[in-house]
Amino acid sequence: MEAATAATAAMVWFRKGLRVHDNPALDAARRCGAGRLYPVFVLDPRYLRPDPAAASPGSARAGVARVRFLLESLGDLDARLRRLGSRLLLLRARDDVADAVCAALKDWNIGKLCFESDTEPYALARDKKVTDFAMASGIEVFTPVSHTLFDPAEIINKNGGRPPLTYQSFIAIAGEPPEPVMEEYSELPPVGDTGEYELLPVPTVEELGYGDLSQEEIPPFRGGETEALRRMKESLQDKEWVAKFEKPKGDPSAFLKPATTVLSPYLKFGCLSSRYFYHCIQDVYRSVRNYTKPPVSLTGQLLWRDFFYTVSFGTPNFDQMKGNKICKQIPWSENEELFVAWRDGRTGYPWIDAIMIQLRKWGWMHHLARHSVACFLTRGDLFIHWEKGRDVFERLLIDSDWSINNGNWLWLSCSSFFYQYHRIYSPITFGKKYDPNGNYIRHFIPVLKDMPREYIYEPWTAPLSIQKKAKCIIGKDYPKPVVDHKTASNECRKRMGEAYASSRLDANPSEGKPSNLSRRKKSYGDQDASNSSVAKILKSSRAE
Ligand SMILES: Cc1cc2nc3c(=O)[nH]c(=O)nc-3n(C[C@H](O)[C@H](O)[C@H](O)COP(=O)(O)OP(=O)(O)OC[C@H]3O[C@@H](n4cnc5c(N)ncnc54)[C@H](O)[C@@H]3O)c2cc1C
Repeated sequence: MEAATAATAAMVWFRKGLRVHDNPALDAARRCGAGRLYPVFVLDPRYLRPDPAAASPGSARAGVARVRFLLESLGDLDARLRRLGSRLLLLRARDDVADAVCAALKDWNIGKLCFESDTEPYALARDKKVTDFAMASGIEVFTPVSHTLFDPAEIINKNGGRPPLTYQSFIAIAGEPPEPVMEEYSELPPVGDTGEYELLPVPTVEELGYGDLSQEEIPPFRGGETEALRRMKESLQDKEWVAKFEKPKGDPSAFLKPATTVLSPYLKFGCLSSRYFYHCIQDVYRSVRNYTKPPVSLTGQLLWRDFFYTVSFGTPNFDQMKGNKICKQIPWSENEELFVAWRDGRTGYPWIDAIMIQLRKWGWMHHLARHSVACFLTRGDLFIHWEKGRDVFERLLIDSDWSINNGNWLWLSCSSFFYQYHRIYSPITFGKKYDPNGNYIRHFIPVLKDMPREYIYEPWTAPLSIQKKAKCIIGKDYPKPVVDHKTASNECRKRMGEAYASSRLDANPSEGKPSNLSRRKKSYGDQDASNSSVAKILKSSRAE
């Protein structure tokens, strides 16, 4: 192996941040004067090792749709690096990613290591191991914050050492995010000698050994920075749409042309920089007269993302009920049969089932669709622990994101942030308002495709003659409802009321008690339901 001196070799370690634009870690490695640059990604068995026992193809932690998206993103990153005279060095970790990185640092005699900082617990432990090794070996380490608009640690510091627990207090502290690093350049330092290392071509999902995938639908979202930038430009081209963007007003049943940007998978893997996205939206705002404002605007959505990153970073045990100071302690039920019916899209409520099937097939659903199924599983109908639903989302979403997913499950289950547990999405009337013909249901549940419009949301009410004509007998071809919504939702309200009454938890001592929050009609702190439009939606879709 060619001996590289410490001064001449740098490594940029990709994990998220799978992009070339606005990539401060790559930028620093490029500029540090090293004659050789090693751009590395390590395939992590924790996420990729096949699990034949899983409910659907993929690993225990990632469904096949997300794995495919990751591999496409790696292929695109490699292509973009090659255009700059470099390439992606793809390594496989036997077990521990940190060990693989440390070995490469040593074997390639790296003098400077650059990687984007990460705030998830798993990543923090992994990165500490690598950083400790690098420091002990005299390797300079640079870990810029570039996955989020702001530095969560800095916001927490500015807030006196605690994370701000309402959106309003968060944006009051946050200010304006830093500019993206968008300098154009035409080449990167060449890759150094990699010696005996086995460098992999980007594998396909089939090559990772997930079994027969011939029946799996390929989701309509292709991974990678190139697609991320194309998709962002396409979304922002319609300036009026951007200026009027008002979440949660969109149609959750729109699937051919979704009502929102579907940039979440690209932001999750860092194929798109949230700072670049934010600044491109600002450019649109500068070119129009009026535009919506946070929390409902498009920039408002990115701020929600940062809000959850900050709270999760500063809250011990954020991803569980036990030991989590901001989480209401609720005695959730255990019922594996009901849980599996929900997970597998077999609750007998077509609106709920179609969403769960979209999740399994596409790995993405509209925000209000996520609201519907999360509410149904927890405080709306089944009274099952939010952590069980969180696990299913965490595995199957392409945009699966530790901070955002846990934050939203805490929210939707009325365990934290939002406390109006009496407001329950109806699994019948909520979807019907947007899509009275049930086109969304017909697409994702083909067995219901010939059910007449008047029964599509409640097929169990169709006379047998109609069921026969539609070739769908309820209880045989499609399940009967697993619970009666009216009875179940009333029971849930009662149990939530009891749990709240017996809870001695003060969810947020510094910023007002939950009871005050629930009384407030309109507040930036209320992610969705405070907004007058969604308050109306929820009011009219309450269980009758
Ligand atoms: C139970 C539940 C679980 C969720 N889990 C995830 C998850 O694992 N990963 C994830 O990215 N989003 C999650 N969300 C938030 C939200 O539903 C998605 O970010 C959004 O639907 C993605 O679609 P989009 O890119 O078209 O969003 P847009 O409306 O176009 O918004 C642009 C970006 O803003 C961010 N954003 C939007 N809404 C939220 C929000 N409520 N909280 C935080 N950031 C937001 C996302 O990065 C999104 O891509 C969850 C929501 C619920 C109710």
